Amino acid sequence: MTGRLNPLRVGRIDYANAWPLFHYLEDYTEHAGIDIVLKVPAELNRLLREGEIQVSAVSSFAYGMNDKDYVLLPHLSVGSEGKVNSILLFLKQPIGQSSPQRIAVTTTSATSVNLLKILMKKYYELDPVYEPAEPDLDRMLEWADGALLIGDPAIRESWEDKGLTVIDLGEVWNQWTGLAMTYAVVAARREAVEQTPEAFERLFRAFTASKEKSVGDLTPLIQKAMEQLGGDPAYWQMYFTCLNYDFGPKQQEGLALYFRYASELGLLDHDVNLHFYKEETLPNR
Ligand SMILES: C=C(O[C@@H]1C=C(C(=O)O)C=C[C@H]1O)C(=O)O
Repeated sequence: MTGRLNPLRVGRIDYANAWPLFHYLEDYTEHAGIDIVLKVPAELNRLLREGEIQVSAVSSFAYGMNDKDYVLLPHLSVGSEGKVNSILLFLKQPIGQSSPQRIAVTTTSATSVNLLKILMKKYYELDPVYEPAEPDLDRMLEWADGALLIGDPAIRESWEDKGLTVIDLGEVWNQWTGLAMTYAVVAARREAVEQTPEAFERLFRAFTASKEKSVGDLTPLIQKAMEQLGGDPAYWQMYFTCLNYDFGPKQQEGLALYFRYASELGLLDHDVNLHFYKEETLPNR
Protein backbone atom coordinates (compact mmCIF):
# COMPACT_ATOMS: atom_id res chain seq x y z
CA MET A 1 0.00 0.00 0.00
CA THR A 2 1.10 3.55 -0.56
CA GLY A 3 0.09 5.13 2.73
CA ARG A 4 -3.43 5.65 1.47
CA LEU A 5 -5.45 3.83 4.11
CA ASN A 6 -8.95 5.02 3.33
CA PRO A 7 -10.48 6.68 0.31
CA LEU A 8 -10.38 10.45 0.52
CA ARG A 9 -13.85 11.86 0.89
CA VAL A 10 -14.12 14.68 -1.64
CA GLY A 11 -16.95 17.22 -1.62
CA ARG A 12 -18.48 18.12 -4.95
CA ILE A 13 -20.79 21.13 -5.40
CA ASP A 14 -24.12 19.95 -6.77
CA TYR A 15 -24.48 22.80 -9.28
CA ALA A 16 -23.47 23.22 -12.92
CA ASN A 17 -21.05 26.04 -12.04
CA ALA A 18 -18.58 23.52 -10.59
CA TRP A 19 -18.86 20.84 -13.29
CA PRO A 20 -15.61 21.69 -15.07
CA LEU A 21 -13.61 20.92 -11.92
CA PHE A 22 -15.32 17.57 -11.38
CA HIS A 23 -16.58 16.26 -14.70
CA TYR A 24 -13.52 14.09 -15.41
CA LEU A 25 -12.15 13.87 -11.87
CA GLU A 26 -12.95 10.20 -11.38
CA ASP A 27 -11.56 9.29 -14.80
CA TYR A 28 -8.27 10.87 -13.80
CA THR A 29 -8.20 9.21 -10.39
CA GLU A 30 -9.08 5.95 -12.17
CA HIS A 31 -12.13 5.60 -9.92
CA ALA A 32 -9.84 4.65 -7.03
CA GLY A 33 -8.98 6.27 -3.73
CA ILE A 34 -11.78 8.84 -3.61
CA ASP A 35 -15.42 8.92 -2.58
CA ILE A 36 -17.42 11.82 -3.98
CA VAL A 37 -19.93 13.54 -1.67
CA LEU A 38 -22.39 15.60 -3.71
CA LYS A 39 -24.07 18.49 -1.84
CA VAL A 40 -24.91 22.19 -2.02
CA PRO A 41 -22.09 24.51 -0.89
CA ALA A 42 -23.38 25.26 2.64
CA GLU A 43 -23.55 21.51 3.40
CA LEU A 44 -20.03 20.94 2.08
CA ASN A 45 -18.78 23.89 4.13
CA ARG A 46 -20.15 22.20 7.25
CA LEU A 47 -18.87 18.69 6.40
CA LEU A 48 -15.33 19.97 5.77
CA ARG A 49 -15.34 21.98 8.99
CA GLU A 50 -16.50 18.94 10.95
CA GLY A 51 -13.89 16.69 9.28
CA GLU A 52 -16.53 14.43 7.70
CA ILE A 53 -14.83 15.07 4.36
CA GLN A 54 -11.14 15.83 3.88
CA VAL A 55 -11.22 18.04 0.82
CA SER A 56 -13.94 19.92 -1.03
CA ALA A 57 -14.95 22.69 -3.32
CA VAL A 58 -16.32 25.06 -0.68
CA SER A 59 -17.55 28.63 -0.49
CA SER A 60 -14.56 30.99 -0.49
CA PHE A 61 -16.11 32.56 2.60
CA ALA A 62 -15.94 29.17 4.37
CA TYR A 63 -12.22 29.04 3.57
CA GLY A 64 -11.92 32.53 5.07
CA MET A 65 -13.57 31.40 8.30
CA ASN A 66 -11.30 28.37 8.63
CA ASP A 67 -8.06 29.46 6.96
CA LYS A 68 -5.95 28.27 9.89
CA ASP A 69 -7.17 24.68 9.52
CA TYR A 70 -7.34 24.51 5.71
CA VAL A 71 -4.96 24.64 2.78
CA LEU A 72 -5.93 25.53 -0.77
CA LEU A 73 -5.33 23.40 -3.82
CA PRO A 74 -3.62 25.86 -6.18
CA HIS A 75 -5.01 27.08 -9.51
CA LEU A 76 -8.55 25.88 -8.81
CA SER A 77 -11.63 28.01 -8.17
CA VAL A 78 -15.08 28.98 -9.40
CA GLY A 79 -15.19 32.70 -10.16
CA SER A 80 -15.98 35.40 -12.68
CA GLU A 81 -14.67 38.74 -13.78
CA GLY A 82 -18.03 40.35 -14.44
CA LYS A 83 -21.33 38.55 -14.88
CA VAL A 84 -21.61 35.19 -13.12
CA ASN A 85 -25.22 34.55 -14.32
CA SER A 86 -26.13 32.34 -11.36
CA ILE A 87 -25.71 34.53 -8.29
CA LEU A 88 -28.75 36.70 -8.62
CA LEU A 89 -30.73 39.09 -6.46
CA PHE A 90 -34.37 39.18 -7.55
CA LEU A 91 -36.15 42.36 -6.46
CA LYS A 92 -39.82 43.28 -6.64
CA GLN A 93 -38.86 46.93 -7.25
CA PRO A 94 -35.69 48.45 -8.73
CA ILE A 95 -33.40 49.86 -6.01
CA GLY A 96 -33.78 53.43 -7.36
CA GLN A 97 -37.55 53.24 -6.84
CA SER A 98 -37.73 51.58 -3.45
CA SER A 99 -35.09 50.33 -1.00
CA PRO A 100 -35.55 46.67 -0.07
CA GLN A 101 -36.25 46.24 3.67
CA ARG A 102 -36.24 42.42 3.89
CA ILE A 103 -34.16 40.15 1.70
CA ALA A 104 -34.53 36.37 1.75
CA VAL A 105 -31.17 34.68 1.24
CA THR A 106 -30.71 31.09 0.16
CA THR A 107 -29.51 28.72 2.89
CA THR A 108 -27.22 27.01 0.34
CA SER A 109 -24.66 29.84 0.12
CA ALA A 110 -21.95 31.47 2.23
CA THR A 111 -19.88 33.54 -0.19
CA SER A 112 -22.76 35.17 -2.03
CA VAL A 113 -24.82 36.00 1.06
CA ASN A 114 -21.83 37.90 2.43
CA LEU A 115 -21.08 39.43 -0.97
CA LEU A 116 -24.63 40.74 -0.98
CA LYS A 117 -24.14 42.23 2.49
CA ILE A 118 -20.92 43.93 1.36
CA LEU A 119 -22.52 45.34 -1.79
CA MET A 120 -25.63 46.53 0.04
CA LYS A 121 -23.70 48.30 2.77
CA LYS A 122 -20.75 49.71 0.87
CA TYR A 123 -22.00 50.13 -2.70
CA TYR A 124 -25.75 50.74 -2.42
CA GLU A 125 -25.49 52.19 1.13
CA LEU A 126 -28.53 50.24 2.23
CA ASP A 127 -29.11 48.22 5.37
CA PRO A 128 -31.86 45.65 4.79
CA VAL A 129 -32.62 42.72 7.09
CA TYR A 130 -31.43 39.34 5.74
CA GLU A 131 -33.39 36.19 6.46
CA PRO A 132 -32.18 32.71 5.44
CA ALA A 133 -34.70 30.68 3.45
CA GLU A 134 -34.95 27.59 1.29
CA PRO A 135 -34.21 28.49 -2.34
CA ASP A 136 -37.76 28.81 -3.62
CA LEU A 137 -38.23 32.21 -5.25
CA ASP A 138 -42.03 32.39 -5.18
CA ARG A 139 -42.20 31.46 -1.51
CA MET A 140 -39.35 33.82 -0.61
CA LEU A 141 -41.12 36.73 -2.29
CA GLU A 142 -44.34 36.02 -0.40
CA TRP A 143 -42.79 37.84 2.56
CA ALA A 144 -39.56 39.46 1.33
CA ASP A 145 -38.85 42.44 -0.97
CA GLY A 146 -36.03 40.56 -2.62
CA ALA A 147 -34.44 37.13 -2.76
CA LEU A 148 -30.90 35.88 -3.35
CA LEU A 149 -30.52 32.62 -5.24
CA ILE A 150 -27.36 30.86 -6.37
CA GLY A 151 -26.51 27.94 -8.62
CA ASP A 152 -29.02 25.98 -10.71
CA PRO A 153 -32.13 27.46 -9.02
CA ALA A 154 -30.85 30.94 -9.95
CA ILE A 155 -30.31 29.85 -13.56
CA ARG A 156 -33.83 28.39 -13.83
CA GLU A 157 -35.40 31.56 -12.44
CA SER A 158 -33.32 33.75 -14.77
CA TRP A 159 -35.14 32.04 -17.67
CA GLU A 160 -38.58 33.02 -16.31
CA ASP A 161 -40.18 36.39 -16.75
CA LYS A 162 -41.82 37.31 -13.46
CA GLY A 163 -41.47 41.06 -13.90
CA LEU A 164 -38.67 41.24 -11.32
CA THR A 165 -35.52 43.33 -11.34
CA VAL A 166 -32.53 40.98 -11.52
CA ILE A 167 -29.11 42.00 -10.22
CA ASP A 168 -26.05 39.87 -11.03
CA LEU A 169 -23.71 40.16 -8.05
CA GLY A 170 -20.61 39.27 -10.07
CA GLU A 171 -21.37 42.10 -12.45
CA VAL A 172 -21.93 44.68 -9.69
CA TRP A 173 -18.77 43.60 -7.86
CA ASN A 174 -16.73 43.97 -11.05
CA GLN A 175 -18.25 47.34 -12.01
CA TRP A 176 -17.61 48.68 -8.52
CA THR A 177 -14.11 47.30 -7.80
CA GLY A 178 -12.80 46.57 -11.31
CA LEU A 179 -11.81 43.13 -9.97
CA ALA A 180 -12.69 39.47 -10.36
CA MET A 181 -14.65 37.62 -7.69
CA THR A 182 -14.07 34.05 -6.53
CA TYR A 183 -17.09 32.20 -5.15
CA ALA A 184 -15.60 28.79 -4.47
CA VAL A 185 -12.13 27.41 -3.83
CA VAL A 186 -10.90 23.85 -3.36
CA ALA A 187 -9.76 23.46 0.25
CA ALA A 188 -8.39 20.53 2.21
CA ARG A 189 -8.04 19.92 5.91
CA ARG A 190 -4.42 20.61 6.77
CA GLU A 191 -3.93 17.48 8.88
CA ALA A 192 -5.38 15.26 6.15
CA VAL A 193 -2.83 16.60 3.65
CA GLU A 194 -0.03 16.04 6.13
CA GLN A 195 -1.16 12.44 6.72
CA THR A 196 -1.50 11.42 3.06
CA PRO A 197 0.49 13.82 0.86
CA GLU A 198 0.68 11.38 -2.10
CA ALA A 199 -3.08 10.99 -2.18
CA PHE A 200 -3.45 14.78 -2.34
CA GLU A 201 -0.86 15.10 -5.05
CA ARG A 202 -2.78 12.56 -7.16
CA LEU A 203 -6.04 14.33 -6.44
CA PHE A 204 -4.60 17.74 -7.27
CA ARG A 205 -3.30 16.47 -10.61
CA ALA A 206 -6.69 14.90 -11.36
CA PHE A 207 -8.52 18.15 -10.57
CA THR A 208 -6.16 20.11 -12.81
CA ALA A 209 -6.55 17.61 -15.65
CA SER A 210 -10.36 17.59 -15.27
CA LYS A 211 -10.47 21.37 -15.41
CA GLU A 212 -8.23 21.58 -18.46
CA LYS A 213 -10.11 18.92 -20.38
CA SER A 214 -13.50 20.48 -19.53
CA VAL A 215 -12.49 24.00 -20.49
CA GLY A 216 -10.67 22.74 -23.59
CA ASP A 217 -13.87 21.27 -25.02
CA LEU A 218 -17.12 22.45 -23.46
CA THR A 219 -19.31 20.32 -25.75
CA PRO A 220 -19.84 17.35 -23.36
CA LEU A 221 -20.68 19.69 -20.48
CA ILE A 222 -23.07 21.72 -22.61
CA GLN A 223 -24.80 18.51 -23.70
CA LYS A 224 -25.16 17.32 -20.11
CA ALA A 225 -26.43 20.73 -18.97
CA MET A 226 -29.14 20.77 -21.65
CA GLU A 227 -30.25 17.24 -20.68
CA GLN A 228 -30.33 17.92 -16.95
CA LEU A 229 -31.33 21.57 -16.74
CA GLY A 230 -32.71 22.64 -20.13
CA GLY A 231 -31.58 25.70 -22.04
CA ASP A 232 -29.81 25.77 -25.37
CA PRO A 233 -26.18 25.42 -26.48
CA ALA A 234 -25.67 29.19 -26.78
CA TYR A 235 -26.75 29.73 -23.18
CA TRP A 236 -24.43 27.09 -21.77
CA GLN A 237 -21.52 28.17 -23.96
CA MET A 238 -21.96 31.68 -22.54
CA TYR A 239 -22.44 30.36 -18.99
CA PHE A 240 -19.29 28.23 -18.82
CA THR A 241 -17.26 30.88 -20.64
CA CYS A 242 -18.21 33.67 -18.21
CA LEU A 243 -17.02 31.48 -15.34
CA ASN A 244 -13.36 31.19 -14.55
CA TYR A 245 -11.69 28.17 -12.92
CA ASP A 246 -8.17 29.50 -12.31
CA PHE A 247 -6.88 30.98 -9.11
CA GLY A 248 -4.06 33.25 -10.23
CA PRO A 249 -3.01 36.73 -9.05
CA LYS A 250 -6.09 38.38 -10.54
CA GLN A 251 -8.53 36.08 -8.75
CA GLN A 252 -6.55 36.30 -5.52
CA GLU A 253 -6.59 40.10 -5.63
CA GLY A 254 -10.37 40.19 -5.93
CA LEU A 255 -10.85 37.64 -3.18
CA ALA A 256 -8.40 39.46 -0.87
CA LEU A 257 -10.49 42.63 -1.21
CA TYR A 258 -13.68 40.67 -0.51
CA PHE A 259 -12.11 39.24 2.67
CA ARG A 260 -10.94 42.72 3.69
CA TYR A 261 -14.42 44.15 3.31
CA ALA A 262 -15.91 41.15 5.14
CA SER A 263 -13.55 41.82 8.07
CA GLU A 264 -14.31 45.55 8.04
CA LEU A 265 -18.03 44.81 8.30
CA GLY A 266 -17.52 42.23 11.06
CA LEU A 267 -18.67 39.36 8.85
CA LEU A 268 -15.28 37.73 9.54
CA ASP A 269 -13.52 38.20 12.87
CA HIS A 270 -9.95 37.95 11.55
CA ASP A 271 -7.79 38.75 8.54
CA VAL A 272 -7.56 35.89 6.07
CA ASN A 273 -4.37 34.43 4.61
CA LEU A 274 -4.29 32.28 1.50
CA HIS A 275 -2.24 29.15 2.25
CA PHE A 276 -1.52 26.77 -0.62
CA TYR A 277 -0.65 23.22 0.19
CA LYS A 278 2.28 23.04 -2.22
CA GLU A 279 3.91 26.43 -1.82
CA GLU A 280 3.53 26.79 1.89
CA THR A 281 7.10 25.66 2.65
CA LEU A 282 8.55 28.37 0.37
CA PRO A 283 10.03 31.41 2.16
CA ASN A 284 8.22 34.78 2.23
CA ARG A 285 4.76 33.50 1.59
C1 LIG B 1 -21.01 30.55 -9.27
C2 LIG B 1 -21.62 30.15 -8.18
O1 LIG B 1 -20.86 30.06 -7.07
C3 LIG B 1 -21.14 29.25 -5.94
C4 LIG B 1 -21.45 30.12 -4.79
C5 LIG B 1 -21.18 29.74 -3.51
C6 LIG B 1 -21.63 30.54 -2.31
O2 LIG B 1 -22.33 31.54 -2.51
O3 LIG B 1 -21.29 30.18 -1.18
C7 LIG B 1 -20.43 28.56 -3.28
C8 LIG B 1 -19.91 27.87 -4.31
C9 LIG B 1 -19.94 28.38 -5.69
O4 LIG B 1 -19.87 27.35 -6.60
C10 LIG B 1 -23.07 29.85 -8.18
O5 LIG B 1 -23.65 29.53 -7.15
O6 LIG B 1 -23.66 29.91 -9.23
